[in-house]
Amino acid sequence: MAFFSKLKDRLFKSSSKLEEGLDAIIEDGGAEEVVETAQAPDIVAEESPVTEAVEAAEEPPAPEPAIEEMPVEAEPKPTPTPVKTSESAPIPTAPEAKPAEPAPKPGFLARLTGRSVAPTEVRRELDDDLLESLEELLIASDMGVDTALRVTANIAEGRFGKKVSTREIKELLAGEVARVMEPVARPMPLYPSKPQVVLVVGVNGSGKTTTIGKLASQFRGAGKKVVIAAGDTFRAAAVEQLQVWGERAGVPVLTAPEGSDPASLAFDAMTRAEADGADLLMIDTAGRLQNRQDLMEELAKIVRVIRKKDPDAPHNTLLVLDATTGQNAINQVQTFQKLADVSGLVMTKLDGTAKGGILLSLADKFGLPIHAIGVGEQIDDLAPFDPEEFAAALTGLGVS
Ligand SMILES: Nc1nc2c(ncn2[C@@H]2O[C@H](COP(=O)(O)OP(=O)(O)OP(=O)(O)O)[C@@H](O)[C@H]2O)c(=O)[nH]1
Repeated sequence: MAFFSKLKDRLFKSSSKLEEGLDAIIEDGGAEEVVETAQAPDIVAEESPVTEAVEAAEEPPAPEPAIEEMPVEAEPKPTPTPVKTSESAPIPTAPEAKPAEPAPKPGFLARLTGRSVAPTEVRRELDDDLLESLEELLIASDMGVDTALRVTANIAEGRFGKKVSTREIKELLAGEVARVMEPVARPMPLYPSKPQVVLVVGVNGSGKTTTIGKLASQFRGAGKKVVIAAGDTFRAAAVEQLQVWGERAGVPVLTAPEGSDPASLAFDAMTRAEADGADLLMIDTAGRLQNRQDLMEELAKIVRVIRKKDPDAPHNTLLVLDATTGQNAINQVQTFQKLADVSGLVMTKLDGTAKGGILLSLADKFGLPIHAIGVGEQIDDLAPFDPEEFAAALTGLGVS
């Protein structure tokens, strides 16, 4: 199944509150009108002032010059279930053509008389009430107050008092979403350093282990020699889980006795990865709540020890965020950034939320690259982040 279909299927498995909300906003207070031919293209094509607002937002940190980028799956990957294999397809780098929105239903008169008359659609004046409802809807989708206000203001700019249809408001919103997300949609950079050390951090259950397995599989598929270090030395179950993922990905997993110092495992793993000529060393870490000071300090120690071996390491520090945690993700980024110099994000569980607005909030606030998104629990359920696909899926455009 092509990735866009998968994303829209899964992102909206729990039904899009945003899409439904947009429909309701226009229907509430709108009136059915005849669709003009060559109807209102100006409202979509018009240059939006959001560019300025977005450009004025915090610039994402410039990456070191990368020689390569994270591979996009080029060939089918081993998957735990045969069902998935038949479904998996190379991840498209560009969104596929989106199915056209169904034509508006015939109006009351046409239905009554059975005669074909001009198609109609519900349109509503873009006024203060509409904008207020839109703001509330965006905030409820976890977009955050500041981002919601800015996006709404940009949509209103130059259009106040004009009439808009549901489709137009969705297209305008999708345009704003894509514009905010465009600068952060960047694959994980690959560097010439051998081994390139990728430290993976995040709170408990955010999806670190699963993401490491998926990434290792993709990198291996792209011809990289990958080694994984099981840095969660506190839980035997965590090590076992990582070993299962290592087997699925066909990648060795280095472990240390339960209860041993994770910083020392990281150091040993670097020595071993170097000796083995590995391209990438991915270090899993124990899930830690950002309010547990001791665990957070331990993470800082892992980074210090890694740097003794290679002052440029870790070359990537990936913060794995669970998209279903909502606004708490903001707090997680702030805390992990202080301790571990986060270089990029992976957003997991986008298949399990109807509140994808948190990604906008994060992009707007931090400008950190989103390297990949998780849309399921299987090994091929990780994809590059595509802002236009995401915008279309979030707003319900092209979703039948
Ligand atoms: N639906 C869905 N589930 C996911 C995704 N990524 C991870 N999961 C699930 O989330 C749960 C936690 O994932 P883990 O990879 O164990 O998370 P972790 O961060 O390593 O957890 P700790 O070791 O407890 O810190 C597992 O049940 C995964 O299958 C995703 O993209 N979509």
